[in-house]
Amino acid sequence: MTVLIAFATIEGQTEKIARFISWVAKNAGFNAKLINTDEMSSHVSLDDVVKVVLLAPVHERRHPESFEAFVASNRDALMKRKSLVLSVGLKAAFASGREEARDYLNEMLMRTGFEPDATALVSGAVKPENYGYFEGEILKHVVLLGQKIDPRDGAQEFTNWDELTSIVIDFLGGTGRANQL
Ligand SMILES: Cc1cc2nc3c(=O)[nH]c(=O)nc-3n(C[C@H](O)[C@H](O)[C@H](O)COP(=O)(O)O)c2cc1C
Repeated sequence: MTVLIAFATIEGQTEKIARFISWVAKNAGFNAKLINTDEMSSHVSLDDVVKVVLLAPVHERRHPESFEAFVASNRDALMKRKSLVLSVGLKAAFASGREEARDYLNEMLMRTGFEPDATALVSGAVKPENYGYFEGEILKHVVLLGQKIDPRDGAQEFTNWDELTSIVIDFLGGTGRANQL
């Protein structure tokens, strides 16, 4: 049984999360097929795939174009499998930002027409070494507005690996805790 894990990433955190999910899936007895939507043609063979995990980061309120294009162009085949969509961002890391984080995810699902079986918000990371002046300002004054976190203080990871593990295990096992988070 194969799980497809399709991701996009800009600064690497979502790729790290995707690789972790692949490891969890393999430990749970699945084969894992990991693809980066930036590095593939639009159609992918899903012949041996029983479940799909789709994940992408939020940058300026949107998930990457390549990810949305992948989901939209493979929508019918993807929707024939059990699916989990994860949206990775920093608004998701704070109670005050989760409603907005949920909006990004819902808007992406509306644009792509994709209806997953489960969804979850996943906290991402601050990686100042990757930011130019513009990105640093957006992070500080928009994304992290109201939080006591300054990107100039260095890298910080907010991803909760234990919570992520239980979301993935529940999805692979079919108990569906993901939607409730
Ligand atoms: C320029 C920029 C804009 C961002 N915009 C948002 C945003 O609108 N909402 C949000 O929740 N997170 C935002 N983030 C945070 C990213 O989603 C977070 O850093 C995530 O871990 C990035 O994943 P990646 O490393 O896979 O690209 C932004 C980050 C940067 C650098």
